[in-house]
Amino acid sequence: MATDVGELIRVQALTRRYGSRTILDRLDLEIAPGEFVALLGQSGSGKSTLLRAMAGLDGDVAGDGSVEVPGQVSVVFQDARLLPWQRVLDNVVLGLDGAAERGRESLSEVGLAGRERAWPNELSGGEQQRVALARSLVREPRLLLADEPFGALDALTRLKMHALLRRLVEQHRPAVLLVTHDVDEAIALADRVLVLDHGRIAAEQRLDAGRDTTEIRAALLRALGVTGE
Ligand SMILES: Nc1ncnc2c1ncn2[C@@H]1O[C@H](COP(=O)(O)OP(=O)(O)OP(=O)(O)O)[C@@H](O)[C@H]1O
Repeated sequence: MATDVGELIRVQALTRRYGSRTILDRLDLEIAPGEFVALLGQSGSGKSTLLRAMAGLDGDVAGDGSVEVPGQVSVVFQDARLLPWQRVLDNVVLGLDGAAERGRESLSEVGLAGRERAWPNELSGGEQQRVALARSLVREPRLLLADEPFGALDALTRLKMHALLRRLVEQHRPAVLLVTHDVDEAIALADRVLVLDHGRIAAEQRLDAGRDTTEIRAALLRALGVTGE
């Protein structure tokens, strides 16, 4: 696929420190338009730190480097973070003027047509995550950042959400950076899987058609320090 270099999402020499600890160490990362990238890494390796930096949500954390995203960025977290005093539709279109119709369409896309006037606490955890996805996608982001978005869901709901996310991404074509602990989730969803270690991208696997996912899985587990087979 020919890529217009001007449209790349580009992270360059990104460094983030907490006190004397360097969490991200001159990290470089490029994501092509519409590319789905999954990010693995041991607990504490800095995945959320990277995601927050890319979302512009890292406040006054020390560091330098640059993040370029040509366009809108949306973020989904492990918890849906809906406003409990706003109905579902109002949560989706919050801050967008005259977007009620688009909000309804988005809710329908995530399977929640008819629930527009429900309150968040009337929805299950999985349904609340669907609302969070609708809220993100109604803004037509160039980049969707997702930090363990299915981490709190049961296994069956998780699989359903994988199918939904795949469909939504095909329709809306945002680039995606998905942080996950789950190697199989990464392999199931991504075009490319990265492993973060010692503040850098330590390994990379492309899920090209025809590649044996058993080998990819083994390589990713090795990069994560999981051995013993
Ligand atoms: N506000 C903060 N102040 C000090 N240290 C922090 C802060 N936020 C994160 N850290 C530290 O930075 C390191 C990276 O944290 P981060 O949350 O990015 O890791 P992670 O890879 O997302 O971990 P997990 O998979 O467990 O969610 C951790 O050691 C964490 O303790």
